[in-house]
Amino acid sequence: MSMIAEDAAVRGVREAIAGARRVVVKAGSSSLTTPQGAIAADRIDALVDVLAAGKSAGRDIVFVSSGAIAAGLGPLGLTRRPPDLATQQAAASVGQGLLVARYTSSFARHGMRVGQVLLTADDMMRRAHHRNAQRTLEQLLALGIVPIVNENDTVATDEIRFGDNDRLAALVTHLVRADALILLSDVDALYTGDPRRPGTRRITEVRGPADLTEVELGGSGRVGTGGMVTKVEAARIAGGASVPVVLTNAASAAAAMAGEPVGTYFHPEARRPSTRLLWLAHATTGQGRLLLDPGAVDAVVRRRKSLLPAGLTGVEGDFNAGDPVDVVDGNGRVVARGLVNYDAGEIPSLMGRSTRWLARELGPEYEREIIHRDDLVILDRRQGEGAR
Ligand SMILES: Nc1ncnc2c1ncn2[C@@H]1O[C@H](COP(=O)(O)OP(=O)(O)O)[C@@H](O)[C@H]1O
Ligand SMILES: N[C@@H](CCC(=O)OP(=O)(O)O)C(=O)O
Repeated sequence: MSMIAEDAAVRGVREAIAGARRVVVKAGSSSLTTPQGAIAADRIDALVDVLAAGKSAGRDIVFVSSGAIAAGLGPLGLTRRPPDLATQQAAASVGQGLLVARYTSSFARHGMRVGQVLLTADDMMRRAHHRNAQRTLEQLLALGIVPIVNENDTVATDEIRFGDNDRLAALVTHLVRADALILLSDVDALYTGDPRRPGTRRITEVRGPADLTEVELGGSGRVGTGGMVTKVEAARIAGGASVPVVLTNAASAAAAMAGEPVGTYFHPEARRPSTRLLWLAHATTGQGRLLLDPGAVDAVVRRRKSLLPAGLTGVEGDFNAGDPVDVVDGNGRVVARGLVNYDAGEIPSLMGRSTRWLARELGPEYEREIIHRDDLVILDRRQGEGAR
């Protein structure tokens, strides 16, 4: 790609962000709290001014705010993030109230109201909860409220929690069908390595995974979690829904929203899958695994067919009909995920059989696919894609 074409491409992404009607903005703990474990009131006010200006300009703003744990440290007499989950949750419980109180008064300066939305990974995964959250957020936006989203830290257990809010922000982007995602951190951009080390270079755009092969994605700063790994993953999730992403620091929030050349821009993918398939790919975890022979992998991944019992070689896990399950090739690679039509216990007696045989021997209700192609999302296209 020539330099001119390259510039035009990144300009296109910046313009898409500047023109986005619905924007999810996520700020990390480090941008919102002080080293003493208190709310950074002046920085919050400055950020709220930017968000309020966006809203006054007619944009829908959803704000994903971290910082509950960090803001609760000072009031609990703690000097650093506690290692144990129970104390983190206690700190979050104290800090979340303080944060939302601050947002309430800060947005009130602009005559705007906020609404608190606390979500767990489980809420994202269960389709009914997911739809409920979607409805609530839509209603808040319709009422002119700025939703302030965070993980529901006090009930999230280690196994199921997001931990960092980057992925949550990307899933909220899907949930509200936002047009842009802005990730605000304590670094002004993605670098070739942790910028706390000398010699790293700033990256202005990421067009795809190839641009990240040389990049060292390090861990988090003082109070954040996840570091750059989770931000790049969030950009991938949002980009997969055709949403452009910019990563920069909170001080550059206004410039980022205006599409100015700050931070790192992530190019989105051209096509946007349905919200349901995005949910299946990114918000769920497989409740079990279906193992496929090579012909079935080819049929599902390359030819986009339904998964039939004839192509199954094994089943693992304890799931019910309707659950999300991972579809696995002969090398153990998860190539797809789908909503399965049978309970785990039923599948061994169906494996390797044709649907016609099953209908004749077991009844017409067994003529259905293991997973219908409309309920399947491809996760790893390398398998069986050949010339595509
Ligand atoms: N390649 C990289 N580019 C930029 N920052 C990086 C990189 N690798 C690690 N980091 C670190 O990631 C930190 C931001 O992550 P984190 O602390 O989780 O932020 P937040 O609280 O904003 O979510 C930065 O302070 C930086 O030191
Ligand atoms: N839900 C947590 C977020 C934890 C966290 O550190 O997230 P982040 O600063 O975005 O990396 C909180 O509010 O403290």
